[in-house]
Amino acid sequence: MKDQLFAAPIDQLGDFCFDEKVVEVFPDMIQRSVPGYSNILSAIGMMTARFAQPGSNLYDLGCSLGAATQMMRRNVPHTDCQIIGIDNSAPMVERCRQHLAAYKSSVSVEIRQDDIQNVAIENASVVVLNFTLQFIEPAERLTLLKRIYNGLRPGGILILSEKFRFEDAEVSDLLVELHLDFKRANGYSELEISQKRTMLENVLRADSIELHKQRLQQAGFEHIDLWFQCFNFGSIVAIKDKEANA
Ligand SMILES: C[S@@+](CC[C@H](N)C(=O)[O-])C[C@H]1O[C@@H](n2cnc3c(N)ncnc32)[C@H](O)[C@@H]1O
Ligand SMILES: O=C(O)C(=O)C[C@]1(C(=O)O)C=C[C@@H](O)C=C1
Repeated sequence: MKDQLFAAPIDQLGDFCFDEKVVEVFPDMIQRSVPGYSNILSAIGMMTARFAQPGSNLYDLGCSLGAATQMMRRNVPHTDCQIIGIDNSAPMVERCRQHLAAYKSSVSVEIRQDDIQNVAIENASVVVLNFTLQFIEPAERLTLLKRIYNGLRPGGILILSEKFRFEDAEVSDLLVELHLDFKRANGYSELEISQKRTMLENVLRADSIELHKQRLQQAGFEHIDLWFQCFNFGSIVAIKDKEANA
């Protein structure tokens, strides 16, 4: 269904949240709002094929409707892996389970409704945070990344996709404007763009690429770099060294 949630004037612009209305239009919303979204999903599949270890867990943290979960399920080369998708939005989880049940697979998938800050991460070889960390309280982000690092097997990977902030005002203005052009080209009106922007202000707090890299290093990751960027959106890989203590 087409995202028209912000098309009419809204009296009181509250905070954006992942409620039933958003769930209904989410695939269209994210595709038309995030430049490079499909490329990132394809690459999550490719990286799963390379990094999934036999008998390990694969996590999709903030799985929404399971787009990344499905890519992982399609590409995981070992049937004894367990895929775990977690989201704290009840309507997302309900719809996600329906979507996944529509396809048969020999790999087991479990979708849990929980806060990703509370769930145990263990025996993992692939962890995905696809546009989710940006919604976590900034002061809590390092703790979560440390738990991910500790839950990964040596040689395991975290794929972290985010909206980024840029320190240089000139560059920031350019990349934000290009993102707005992308939304306009995808049919969003100025009103839709500005109302959603206001509603996201207190909820989505973007960090710079530099801050993300520093934080991942602090969390313990030995190998870190940006592998994709389109305007102010992108994705980082963080790998636990093969020789790291398990
Ligand atoms: C932008 S969406 C993620 C998109 C999805 N990963 C994909 O690839 O299509 C962010 C998701 O994170 C979830 N989320 C935000 N904070 C969370 C938390 N603390 N625990 C679990 N899920 C959370 C939201 O409910 C939402 O579904
Ligand atoms: O629309 C925007 O400007 C966004 O920031 C896109 C964004 C995201 O990055 O998560 C925000 C909320 C929706 O979940 C879909 C996409």
